[in-house]
Amino acid sequence: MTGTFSSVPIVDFARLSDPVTKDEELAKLREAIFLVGFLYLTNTGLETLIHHTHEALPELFALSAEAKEACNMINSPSFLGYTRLGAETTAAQTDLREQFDFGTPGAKEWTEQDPFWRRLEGPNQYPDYPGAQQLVEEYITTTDALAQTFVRLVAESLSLPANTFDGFRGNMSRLKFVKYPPAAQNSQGVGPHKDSAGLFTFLSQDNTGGLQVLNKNGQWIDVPPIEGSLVVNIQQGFEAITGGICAATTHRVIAPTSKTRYSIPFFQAARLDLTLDQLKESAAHIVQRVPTSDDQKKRAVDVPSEFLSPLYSCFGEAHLRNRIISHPDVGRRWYPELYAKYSQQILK
Ligand SMILES: O=C(O)CCC(=O)C(=O)O
Ligand SMILES: [Fe+2]
Repeated sequence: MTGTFSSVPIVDFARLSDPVTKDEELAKLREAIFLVGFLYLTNTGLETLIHHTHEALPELFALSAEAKEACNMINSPSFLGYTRLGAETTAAQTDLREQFDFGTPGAKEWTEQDPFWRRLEGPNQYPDYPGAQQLVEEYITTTDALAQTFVRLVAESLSLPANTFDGFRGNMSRLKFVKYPPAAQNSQGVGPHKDSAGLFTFLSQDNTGGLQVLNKNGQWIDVPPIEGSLVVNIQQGFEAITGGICAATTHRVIAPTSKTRYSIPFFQAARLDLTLDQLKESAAHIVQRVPTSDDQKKRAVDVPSEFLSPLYSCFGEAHLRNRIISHPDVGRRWYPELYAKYSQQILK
């Protein structure tokens, strides 16, 4: 194993599911998890659903401004709904994209008796587009099932029992439909970031390109589209749960210049109520049981992550802070005191 990577590896889900090829493919998965934090997952069986969903996106985004504004995220304390171009911030710069955010349906209604961060889970706002709700629900259900199987395979690839991470799963995963319009060369589609609260992200990109990941030498590596694949990456939630031995990787999207780019990221949820103490205890346990090189163990000691910051009481609060900073208009409307507090804090 070398120190860093110059391309994103491909892992074949069908081979992971076949007893004859499973061990060979698990070894590839393990290397991708440790070395890159990103991989292409091919042959997932979701190709048709992904294709149909991409087909719907141009029309969905072509709805009138009024129709889109009717489900604006500003209406939602759960940060669900439509975000127009220029209303989102990453790495202190405005992103050039518009998007719809959805969550796993069925969230329990928040009341004053619940912890404040529980309000992150709430009802969807669907655009007035035929079949939108059905499409979103099918996409979320299907991808959630794949994600669950995938996390078990990751555990096995780390020589852990398959159910090791089952107890860390959260209630509401998030799905986004994203549109990046053409822009001047080298514009920020979305700025450098790590995905936040969840376990893994499963991203379907169209054939435009523009996604890049940062390697340990500080080079941006292209993640060119592979038809039908999902680009899977580690989120900061999973990084924290594994004590940093499975690290989240920084990535960004360079805005397209001559055509519109569409993408569909799905963020698998982690438990919001996990406290820092519980997290440290379980992470220490996991780190101890995963056979890794000394170098990887060293990384495990010191993880710079919002989700390991003593500033936040639990995962839920760290995630809420992340949403408030990314969507400041929504944050100011629903959480004015928290907005004032979090926007002052500098994360180390
Ligand atoms: O659109 C993409 O390809 C990636 C988007 C992304 O990284 C994100 O929304 O977290
Ligand atoms: Fe991301």
